[in-house]
Amino acid sequence: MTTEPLIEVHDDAAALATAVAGELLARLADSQSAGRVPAVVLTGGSIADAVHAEVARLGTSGEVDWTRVALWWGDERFVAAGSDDRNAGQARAAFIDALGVPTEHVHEVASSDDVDSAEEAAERYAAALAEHAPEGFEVVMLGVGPDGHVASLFPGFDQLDEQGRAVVAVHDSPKPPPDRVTLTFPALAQTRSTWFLVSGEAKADAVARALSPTSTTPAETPASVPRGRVETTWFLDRPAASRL
Ligand SMILES: O=C(O)[C@H](O)[C@@H](O)[C@H](O)[C@H](O)COP(=O)(O)O
Repeated sequence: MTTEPLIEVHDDAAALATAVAGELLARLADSQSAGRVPAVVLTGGSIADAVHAEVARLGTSGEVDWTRVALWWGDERFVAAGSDDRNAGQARAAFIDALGVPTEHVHEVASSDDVDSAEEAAERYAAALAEHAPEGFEVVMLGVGPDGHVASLFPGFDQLDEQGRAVVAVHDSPKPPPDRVTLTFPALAQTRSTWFLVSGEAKADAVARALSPTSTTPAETPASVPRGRVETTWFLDRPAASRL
């Protein structure tokens, strides 16, 4: 089942972040009530930062049992473990450590301190996914670049065509840093919900293209591809929605 995308427009990035954090907490609580340990795929970037700060602020209410949540990343920058560029470091500092998600449920991509290449990090991550998330995810969150990229799936790159592997390496990324590890489209599709988080006028064209898939191609606008099995929602602020 691939449902049509829903669109939720908020006044600004702050309102968007509060709304997404609130919906995430409600979803995690519902999933736990149904007996699941929800697996969430986090994204990197500035809007993710704002969402994480709101998760930290709202997440102490007791609604969610943080010992029964699993965290993954849609992509990671292949850099040293302590680098400020790490998406995992960003999320740890923002909310993971404060809310007490157990280390064994925080599935970070290996850093350049752990393995020799982004390829090796990708293989390890694929093995971890197969072992710990065989049923897929509750929610996949994705930021979108002005060029229409999601995770580290960039326009025109070969990784867009990957059908077999769940995780691959990326080199020469147009967004720095150049070496990255990303989930592929088939892996991103293993989710109940896909939530796009997009803020700012610079993304307005990419959003308009992605939401009009007959006028673009996956190679031009990777963000036009991901869909949740049950739900796909675009959380936008007004500037990002301005060309819809
Ligand atoms: O690691 C990364 O760089 C990302 O995961 C990337 O896909 C990001 O989510 C978008 O580029 C949006 O980032 P902004 O919100 O900063 O524009």
